[in-house]
Amino acid sequence: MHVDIGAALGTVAEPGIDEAELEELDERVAEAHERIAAGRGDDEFGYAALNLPERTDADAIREAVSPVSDAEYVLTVGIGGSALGAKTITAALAEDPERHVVLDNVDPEHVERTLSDLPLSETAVNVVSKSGTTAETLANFLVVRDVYEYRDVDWTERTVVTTGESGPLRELADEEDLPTLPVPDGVPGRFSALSSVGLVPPAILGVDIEELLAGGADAADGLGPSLFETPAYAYGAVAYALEERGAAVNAFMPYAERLEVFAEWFAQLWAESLGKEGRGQTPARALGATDQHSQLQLYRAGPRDKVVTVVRPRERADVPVPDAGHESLSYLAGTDLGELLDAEYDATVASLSAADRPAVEIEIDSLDARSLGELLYATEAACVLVGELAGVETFTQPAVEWGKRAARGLLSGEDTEETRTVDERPSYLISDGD
Ligand SMILES: O=P(O)(O)OC[C@H]1O[C@H](O)[C@H](O)[C@@H](O)[C@@H]1O
Repeated sequence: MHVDIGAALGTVAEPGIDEAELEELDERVAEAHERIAAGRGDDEFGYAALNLPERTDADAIREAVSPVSDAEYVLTVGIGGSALGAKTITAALAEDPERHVVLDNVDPEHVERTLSDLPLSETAVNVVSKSGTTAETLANFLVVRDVYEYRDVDWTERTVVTTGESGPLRELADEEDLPTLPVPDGVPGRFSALSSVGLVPPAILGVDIEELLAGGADAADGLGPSLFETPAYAYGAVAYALEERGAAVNAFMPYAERLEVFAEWFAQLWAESLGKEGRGQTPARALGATDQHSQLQLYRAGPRDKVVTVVRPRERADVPVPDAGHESLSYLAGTDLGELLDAEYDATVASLSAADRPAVEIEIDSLDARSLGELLYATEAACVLVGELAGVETFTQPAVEWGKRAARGLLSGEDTEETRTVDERPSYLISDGD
């Protein structure tokens, strides 16, 4: 992986940074790296995630999915960190990503439509919840089971569960003697893509999960005490320094359709890990070149509160643009779509830079399992570094849990601090008279 921070340096106006600042920051990076290494050494909560490439047992995953390895579709029932890692990997690497269907939301119309389109007898069900208590996941799982039963298809033969050692999902799995995989100890959901939490659908859909883990291991081996030698830390340190200087938004913009979902995964990682104590960068999801024609105006000329992260593979497929013999299209003659996309990418970085707006470039060699494993791991390491530098608790998400408790309390009719707050929430309703 390669990180080019040139377009974030030397920008005159805020939130730009300069090299001298980075030199100073490098000492703090060295200290943070020591803390991260110690946390990894002791398998401490959260830091343990950075040991997954060597800890994850790919054989155990392959064995657990063997009864459903010929499934045409995989239906993942999970939400947040229990869905986004797998979705990111299959979107990027599965030959036919449409074969991975994700039920995370509980929008009834969406659930109904999704299930009515699926050939259930050819579908493996992958239920994932670290806590085993998430209402959306449990509700969707109960609906899925019911639909299988209604259509007279045995769901117990097609279901794999990944969950912790206790909780309602574990109980449901035990009752039916379903194959289960463990959630690794000490790993928050949003950091668990490179474990059974993220690897079951890719394994069923033919992705080389061993290579993904090898890519993660490459990035782990590359972590060192200086940001000038560690791309993951260079990214984290620059993102942190820019946030300090007012970049409250991180617009994450891959130039590859297959990485569009990666931006969703990044959004959870960055928001839940770093959005604390009045700090954090709001992740904005964008896709190059599509969003050049929709959001770039704001990034270049709106408030000076952003850093744009662009990501691309160095190698792309070859799709030549045919020469139509038109004078006005001569600039396209002899090019191919990848060249055009790369030109768009370069133009975006240059355009931001020319307007003194910081951008950071991340490049991977090609969009294959090894590079994606490296990118996932390096982004996590960058996030952990930012958390260290900012002094926040990277691995918790108390604000999200408040909402989870409130929703559960509302459904059960309990009188709790959270449900009372919901009842007393401010309202100033304007209706159209009906
Ligand atoms: O895996 P689960 O326990 O079902 O949790 C799913 C998700 O729930 C919450 O929203 C947490 O904030 C997320 O970090 C987590 O990924």
